Amino acid sequence: MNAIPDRSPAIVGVVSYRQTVDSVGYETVRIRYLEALRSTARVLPLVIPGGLEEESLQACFSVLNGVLLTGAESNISPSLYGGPEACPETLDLDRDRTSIAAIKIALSSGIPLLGICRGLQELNVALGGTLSSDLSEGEGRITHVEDLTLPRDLQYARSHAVLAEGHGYIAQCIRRSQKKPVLVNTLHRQGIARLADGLEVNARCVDGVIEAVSVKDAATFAAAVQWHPEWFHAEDPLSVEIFRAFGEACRSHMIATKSQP
Ligand SMILES: N[C@@H](CCC(=O)NCCCC(=O)O)C(=O)O
Repeated sequence: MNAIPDRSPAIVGVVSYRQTVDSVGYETVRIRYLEALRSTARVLPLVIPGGLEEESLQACFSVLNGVLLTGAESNISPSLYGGPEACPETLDLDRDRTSIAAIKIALSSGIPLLGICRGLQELNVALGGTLSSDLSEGEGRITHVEDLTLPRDLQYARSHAVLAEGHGYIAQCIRRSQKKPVLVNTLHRQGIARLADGLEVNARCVDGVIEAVSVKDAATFAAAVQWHPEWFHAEDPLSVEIFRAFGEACRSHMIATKSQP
């Protein structure tokens, strides 16, 4: 048996996304996600660049105890779920490829997974679900997109209620946070249209939009939210619950795998 140093942190892979600034390409992760992992989940983030080939991604997974799929402004390619064609500038095919492969590896090997915003949409698509390319087209919908004319902290301000549903990981976090109503922020145009068979709803917006899901019968924490808990990861009770529960699952995975003969 290998000895585990007491203080060795669980390692969480964070899939980055493509950005072009002044004609130069970058693979980006917003610092807020990394801070939420380090200080609230108490794990060590390791950035995984989009576009990795399968073999390299598998090599990353040999050291990972969890995966975080962040939000990103780009949209998932509709070709992955049979949606209408989209303008190529709105897509990030490398991120799609890496995230979807990472989800499949994580779920098949019992590695904890947390998806946020685009990450929730990726989880649904990876398991065979579909997306609405513009939620505002649905009847009775409230606004889910951010107002880009506002300062950034107001764009991320809490704006609508969510209602817990079922018994999945995020539904449990919502009930433990004991806040009523539970208000979340909202910065997305797209969302789940047809839920993948392998997922269950954990929370909905008052207008019916699916706001949180978890993987049915998963061996460990495998869940996603459409809102942005990383923005208030240190002080909002629900955000703290989500990142702590994810961090605990990653540490349990590390202990279980390191103590294997
Ligand atoms: N393009 C998709 C996904 C939106 C999303 O993930 N936004 C996050 C913005 C950046 C961040 O805070 O991480 C949609 O419009 O639904």
